[in-house]
Amino acid sequence: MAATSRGTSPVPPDVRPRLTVLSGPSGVGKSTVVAHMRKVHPEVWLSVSATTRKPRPGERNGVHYFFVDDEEFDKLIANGELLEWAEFAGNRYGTPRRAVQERLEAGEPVLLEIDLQGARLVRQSMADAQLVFLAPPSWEELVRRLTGRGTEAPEVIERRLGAAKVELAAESEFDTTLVNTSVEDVARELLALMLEASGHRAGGE
Ligand SMILES: Nc1ncnc2c1ncn2[C@@H]1O[C@H](COP(=O)(O)OP(=O)(O)OP(=O)(O)O)[C@@H](O)[C@H]1O
Ligand SMILES: Nc1nc2c(ncn2[C@@H]2O[C@H](COP(=O)(O)O)[C@@H](O)[C@H]2O)c(=O)[nH]1
Repeated sequence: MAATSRGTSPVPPDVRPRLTVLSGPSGVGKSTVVAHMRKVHPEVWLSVSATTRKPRPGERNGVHYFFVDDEEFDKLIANGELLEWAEFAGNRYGTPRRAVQERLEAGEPVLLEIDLQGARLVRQSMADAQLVFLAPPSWEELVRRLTGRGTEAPEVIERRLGAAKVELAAESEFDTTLVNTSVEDVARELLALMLEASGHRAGGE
């Protein structure tokens, strides 16, 4: 699997980078926050997951996800190619191991945007990972965002909201919570956390 973005790390090579996990309920705005952060700081590397989910309109293979079928996903698991994987709302998602290892070995910070189950697995295998929870301003706003996105059928939305209740109840397992009221503010705070975890102060935008 090819890495899809390269760039200059904001962290000097003498500093040991840490892996940061961003989790939170479906529809809270994880992808929106990460996209904004990478627009401002294109050098921040985000792992591209493999998934058995079908692409949404506008999603591109190798950019948003590696879209694979069940058989290919089984092979990724069997060959030990996934750092972690989980089933979420009827589909499977996993983090390709090699690209993450290469980035960490190259001295670059790594960002994973994954679900609660994946965050727990990462914590088990990488004790120094930094876990960041993205919370909605309210339950009503979460429902509004997930529904308003218009990408899922009503029964899938119900399934994701069911998972959201479990994810919200697990907030205390995370090192830090950011409330997604403003995409710009949260993106800035997330970058600062990533840099602080690597022993550096964040610069301005
Ligand atoms: N701070 C915000 N204020 C208002 N709307 C927002 C905010 N952040 C994100 N949104 C909107 O909420 C919707 C869901 O956002 P997004 O797809 O980024 O969520 P997600 O957490 O990545 O979801 P999933 O886990 O299902 O992939 C989008 O329509 C997005 O534009
Ligand atoms: N455990 C993992 N979860 C992942 C991974 N990639 C994405 N996700 C999470 O899945 C849900 C649903 O995503 P969607 O794109 O279908 O809306 C969301 O919470 C993602 O963060 C992964 O590699 N591992």
